[in-house]
Amino acid sequence: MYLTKEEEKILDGEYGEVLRRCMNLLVSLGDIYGAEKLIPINSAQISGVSYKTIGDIGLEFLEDFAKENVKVKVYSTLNPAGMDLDIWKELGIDEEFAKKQLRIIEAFKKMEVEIGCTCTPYLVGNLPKFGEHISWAESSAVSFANSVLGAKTNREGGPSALAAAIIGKTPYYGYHLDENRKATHIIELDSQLISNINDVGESFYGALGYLVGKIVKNGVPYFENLYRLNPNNDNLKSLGAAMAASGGIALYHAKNLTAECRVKEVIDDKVEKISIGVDEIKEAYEKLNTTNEEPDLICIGCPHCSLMEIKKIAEILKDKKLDADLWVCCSLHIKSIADRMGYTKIIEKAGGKVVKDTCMVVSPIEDLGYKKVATYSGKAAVYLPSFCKSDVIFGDIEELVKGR
Ligand SMILES: C[C@@](O)(CCOP(=O)(O)O)CC(=O)O
Ligand code: SF4
Repeated sequence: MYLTKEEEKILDGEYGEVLRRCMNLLVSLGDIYGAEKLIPINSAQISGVSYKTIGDIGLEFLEDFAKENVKVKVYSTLNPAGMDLDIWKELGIDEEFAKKQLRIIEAFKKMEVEIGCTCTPYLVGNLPKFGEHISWAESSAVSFANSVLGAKTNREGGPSALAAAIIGKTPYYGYHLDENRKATHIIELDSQLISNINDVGESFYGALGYLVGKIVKNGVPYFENLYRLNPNNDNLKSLGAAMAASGGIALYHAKNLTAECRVKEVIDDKVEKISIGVDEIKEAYEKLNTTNEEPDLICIGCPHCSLMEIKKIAEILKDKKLDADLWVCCSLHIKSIADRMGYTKIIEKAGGKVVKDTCMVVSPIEDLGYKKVATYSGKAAVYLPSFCKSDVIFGDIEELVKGR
């Protein structure tokens, strides 16, 4: 891989051990994937924040970095942590866990990473432009940035996104190159599905994403007629998240909806066409539901909720009392507006909580006694059984939030 004189110096350790390690990681990745050089990035989104997922090894690694006074070079935001950083006690989080989680956050803060802790940074300030090179790790945010926004990122891991943030560069391979951004499969929803437009709720996009991720795996799907269902940005984030969870999809195109296919050809000839109908979707619901029992926790916000999603939940819950606990997960930024709009109060009156900085997957809900979790997120439905050892009830919000 070609390196500039300055990059060589960093790799030789002339600017210290932390920068050397970061450069070494980026160069190793570049060598593995055949990158010709490093390219500058405009932002980073760093995963591996929850103490539940990174443990003591991750904590020590981050503190080692932070104590060398190294700062990130580009605007960098953080993925959710293992708890709400303010109301963790109220959620029942163990003191020991909380202490270590707060040390992780402190280490990132010292490196000047924004400690907003959300998987939807694009809703709250980290909004890449079309064509911009970035280095993002959270798979649902990678999908949204690549697809809906037309930015360019590979699906990074926590360490490689942090290394890129510190160096301000990433190896030039994969989805940074236009030739790798063409569709590999065409997805067509059959006429019966399209005509059911009035029955399509939030969970439909999770189920569809789950299905397409299973079929397309690491490819790039092109949705031929999804636009006819008129999905909004929340639906697209849900779709992308589920495809990245059941498969490895980092980029999708959707006619009339996503950025790149509006301005250039994204389909080669001889691309395989897949038709999806009512039966396949029904089957996806069956697979994602692992129990017929009632939930002990309802969790909304995977990926983190937008204000409009919270508004809808508040409208449904007005003057109701919930039968199960409810977490509505979002960023600190969105929570502040939900508080001001009065949505948080309505949700709390019904017995729910608006929880920021974390989510049902990366917080230790299994230690809080929850065993059956209801969600309309296809991604959460895929991860809950493994990350949290919980059963899943998968459906639309109106069905999940029964209440009295
Ligand atoms: C499942 C996920 O959304 C959150 C957990 O990852 P982490 O703790 O941020 O590494 C990560 C991902 O999908 O990229
Ligand atoms: S809410 Fe979902 S997308 Fe966001 S961090 Fe948790 S698992 Fe990942």
